[in-house]
Amino acid sequence: DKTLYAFADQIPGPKAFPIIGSSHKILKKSEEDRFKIVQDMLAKYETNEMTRFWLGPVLFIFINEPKLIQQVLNSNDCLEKSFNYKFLRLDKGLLAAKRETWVDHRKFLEDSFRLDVIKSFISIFVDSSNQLVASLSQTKEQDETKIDIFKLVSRSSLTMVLATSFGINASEVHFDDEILKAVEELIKIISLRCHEPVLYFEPIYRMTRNYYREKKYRKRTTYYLDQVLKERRELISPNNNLTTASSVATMRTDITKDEEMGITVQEIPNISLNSHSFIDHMVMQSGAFNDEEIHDHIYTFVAAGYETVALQTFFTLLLLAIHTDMQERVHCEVVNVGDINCESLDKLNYLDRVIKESMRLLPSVPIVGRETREEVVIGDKKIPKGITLLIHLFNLHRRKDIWGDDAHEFNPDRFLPENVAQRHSHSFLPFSEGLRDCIGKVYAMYAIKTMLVTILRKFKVSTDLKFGELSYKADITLKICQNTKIKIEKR
Ligand code: HEM
Repeated sequence: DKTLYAFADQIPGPKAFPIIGSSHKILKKSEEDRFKIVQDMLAKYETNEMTRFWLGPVLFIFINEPKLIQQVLNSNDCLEKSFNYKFLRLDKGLLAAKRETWVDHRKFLEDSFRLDVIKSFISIFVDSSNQLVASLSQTKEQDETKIDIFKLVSRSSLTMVLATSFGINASEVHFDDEILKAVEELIKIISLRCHEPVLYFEPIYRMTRNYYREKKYRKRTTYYLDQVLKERRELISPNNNLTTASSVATMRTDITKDEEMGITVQEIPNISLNSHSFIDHMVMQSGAFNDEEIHDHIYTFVAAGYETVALQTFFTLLLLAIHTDMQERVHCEVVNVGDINCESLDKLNYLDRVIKESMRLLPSVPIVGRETREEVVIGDKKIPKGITLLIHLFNLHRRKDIWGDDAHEFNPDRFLPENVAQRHSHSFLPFSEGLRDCIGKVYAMYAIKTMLVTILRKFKVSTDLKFGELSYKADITLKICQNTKIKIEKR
């Protein structure tokens, strides 16, 4: 990284727009080191509006300044996703879709995330969180220090996304740990590809071992979803003359355990035709989506929704395990919440601030990428067509000039309304912003709150880890490098 900085300092040109080069050396570094190099580099130029960064032969421009980020996220010419979203192989899904497809589909899919729809999901969130607490309760005393709470939270959040996608109850979703592992591995492989410019070229990538591993893990994850999707599609197809829930009930289909795929799906349960599930919404919009599009959208919801929610819930628990005084304050608030529903969750103001502060310091999506469709003017700079623009949320959320000298400390009161009013609206962007922001943001907040309330009412969490000692790497999502098993005690 010395080479990197020396190079950066020698480049002539306006100071507001430095060029940073990355040599082959940086690509050889560990993922943790690479993330730190980029983070330090951006922090060094944090008062610069933009930073150009070469990764191998590819030029990226980091947009650092909130007012310029706002311009990018609101520009019609920056609605296209950057080239690396293609690596997800979900081209028709909302996250990666080309602008032309995206415009209509986003309009249709907004309906699936309306507040009344999400309200109907809360019972699924509660059931799934209760399952999680039941697993925690079974933990034996001697295991107390060894809880991999992330794994349990991941199971719960995957259950939520699957149940709400397919219109089934949380208790009817069954999957093996193999599925979680497969998704985790897939994310690692795709992230690794993003960091290795030579692998941007598909023919070269196909010669690598990771390509075959990717295929294997993809097959594993799609097997389960494909089965359920096919059955559901047939069941609620407009050509299928089903009109009542009872006639649907006669069409239950059983899928038995498949050892090889590591999946246990006991059955595909009933649905009613006015179910709010994502798949029902799409199939019922007669003609709006073809099979491939439905497939990619559902997979995208699972991919975009499950790990982000799990990570953010886990990060919040970890921060509360480190800051036990704040955990007590959360406990006092949640212990009397009564039945969990949107109204009772909306009253948890302190928990809301704690989650937002966790999203600031540890945003589960650390970097957002866009591509310019035409030449655009951002600030006073012309940016040509076809350039990848990056917004480094992790860094934006820790800028001292925005968040103060204590930017690296956990302080939920930054999100008191009077403090929020002091900052630029685009200083805090865990769900991105503008037309192409996260469609699942309301869903995510209720899912996270439900899990946290259910856990923290019954358990106390603690750890010996110190916040300042944590180091990070950016897969597509943010990861902590340390072993983060935390201690959990019944209250
Ligand atoms: C804490 C949880 C979550 C976080 C932090 C998060 C964050 C984000 C961010 C930053 C984006 C913009 C990505 C970009 O522009 O590259 C995004 C997009 C998206 N998210 Fe989320 N997300 C979360 C949960 C969810 C959930 C639960 C779902 C669905 C069930 C979801 C579905 C999507 C979809 C479909 C998009 C693409 C939207 C579009 O391009 O129109 N997300 N999310």
